[in-house]
Amino acid sequence: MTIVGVLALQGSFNEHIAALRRLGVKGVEIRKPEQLLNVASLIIPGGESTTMAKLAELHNLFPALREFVKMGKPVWGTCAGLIFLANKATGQKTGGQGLVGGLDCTVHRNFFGSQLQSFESELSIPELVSSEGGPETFRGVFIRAPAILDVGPEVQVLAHCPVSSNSNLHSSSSGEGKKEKDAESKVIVAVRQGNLLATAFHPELTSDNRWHSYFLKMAGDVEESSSSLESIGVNNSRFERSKSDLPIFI
Ligand SMILES: NC(=O)CC[C@H](N)C(=O)O
Repeated sequence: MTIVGVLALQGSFNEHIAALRRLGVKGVEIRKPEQLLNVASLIIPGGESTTMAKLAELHNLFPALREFVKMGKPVWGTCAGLIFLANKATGQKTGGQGLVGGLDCTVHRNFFGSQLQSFESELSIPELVSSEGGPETFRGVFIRAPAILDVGPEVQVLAHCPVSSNSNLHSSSSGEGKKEKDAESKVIVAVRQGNLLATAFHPELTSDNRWHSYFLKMAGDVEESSSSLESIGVNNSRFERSKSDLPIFI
């Protein structure tokens, strides 16, 4: 049985493990450096990246995580996990925070505002659309989410999210960044660089398994033939939730 490591310091690791289980894959909780030796791929969940970084330091996990990434092992970061993987983060708390790095991009923490500005959006993600049909979009759940401000040449952009140009987003960034954002009226919210995958939103909080399947396929854990929509458990069920149902990661 395929085993995927899920960093389990804080945040939505249980939800990732449940999503993997739905695909017949075992997710194991990773809390210590030596546990990384037992897994071939890793998910870094959403949560609160400053807290997660403090816990990672406490458990002396950073060197092992950086080594894992350097070895080219598949790693997927969601939300706070994306921040962990980025080479550069802005909007950090005073004193900054430890990053694993490896993903050639600049990420802006809390780009969309506070917990109250959390939202859901139908995202167009061509990589997830199957030739066999199925949903054209993916429902992105953004909770105090970051956005990716720029990417290096090796980085493939998988999804953008529209932003309204008159909104108060990105308030802590430089005026220049804001101008750029206004001009584009969309920001990058999902990327891939080789074996690194990052999403600013939370696929593990939906019943749509396509991102998990995509990661497993990328990690070579799922045969191409078993990735048809039926076998990967894609369903069209949409979920509705109120903002008060959203997990609080701050
Ligand atoms: N949903 C999330 O993972 C939120 C990330 C959080 N805003 C942070 O900066 O760490």
